[in-house]
Amino acid sequence: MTETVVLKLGGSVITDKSGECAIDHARLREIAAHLAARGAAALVLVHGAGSCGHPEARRYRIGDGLTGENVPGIYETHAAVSRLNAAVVGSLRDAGVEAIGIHPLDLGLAEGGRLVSFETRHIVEMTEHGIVPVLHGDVVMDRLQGSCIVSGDQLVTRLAVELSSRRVGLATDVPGVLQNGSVVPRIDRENVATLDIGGSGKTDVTGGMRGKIMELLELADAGIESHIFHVSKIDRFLDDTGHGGTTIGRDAP
Ligand SMILES: Nc1ncnc2c1ncn2[C@@H]1O[C@H](COP(=O)(O)OP(=O)(O)OP(=O)(O)O)[C@@H](O)[C@H]1O
Ligand SMILES: C=C(C)CCOP(=O)(O)O
Repeated sequence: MTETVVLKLGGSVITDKSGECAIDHARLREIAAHLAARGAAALVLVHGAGSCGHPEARRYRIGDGLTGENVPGIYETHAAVSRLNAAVVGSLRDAGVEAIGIHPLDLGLAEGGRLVSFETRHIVEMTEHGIVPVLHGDVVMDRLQGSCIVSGDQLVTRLAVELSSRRVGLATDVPGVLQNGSVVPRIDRENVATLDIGGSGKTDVTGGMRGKIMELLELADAGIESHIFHVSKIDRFLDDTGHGGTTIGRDAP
């Protein structure tokens, strides 16, 4: 199996998170042009929902489980984030990237908000044929609570483990995890409690930056480092030339 890069495009960078499904098409074209120019390396993309999914998930209280009344929220939330997925895939394809959208609602099953099954063998096949699968945070059926929201961050950790990826990056709207205005270069289980890491500041049902770090620390426990950096540093992350952001890893030896 070739080494696969797992890259998440944060919802905060591809949508205006204060709007209602306000897709930033210019930003998408810019990112797509960068990825197209790089060619070859096996790449799996994941994107967050931003303002296409978080408002619906909150409105229908999808995270609290299904009550009977909120069942239409499954469709509404999935439709919103699928719209964004189509825009991401469309920009990539326009730029010449062989991208295909993949919806976690179709292939994942959760229990208590955590994925318990998630097919990835076809994703491996795709990357081996030069296809870039594009997944996204989604509503997923849940055997304990009816449905739940699986964040793009949870998908990143799942994919990185299943695909044995050693390059895992999350592009966001901040230069990294900040403490008193400066980027924290490295986070591990040892120093995380000393940091002030908050939610998103915008509509977000998956815990914002704090939720992200909790997911990525689990990935670090599995021996896989990950990186959070500003979207303008995607090339530097891919080239491994210093993204200036935060690396989440195991405790320093
Ligand atoms: N200590 C911190 N350092 C940096 N950002 C922080 C911190 N605490 C909270 N944040 C907030 O976290 C936000 C990034 O998290 P958010 O979940 O919105 O990103 P995203 O992954 O791009 O979005 P999505 O979940 O929609 O994909 C930042 O815009 C910032 O407002
Ligand atoms: C709200 C939905 C549908 C997915 C959330 O994924 P995230 O934006 O990566 O947290």
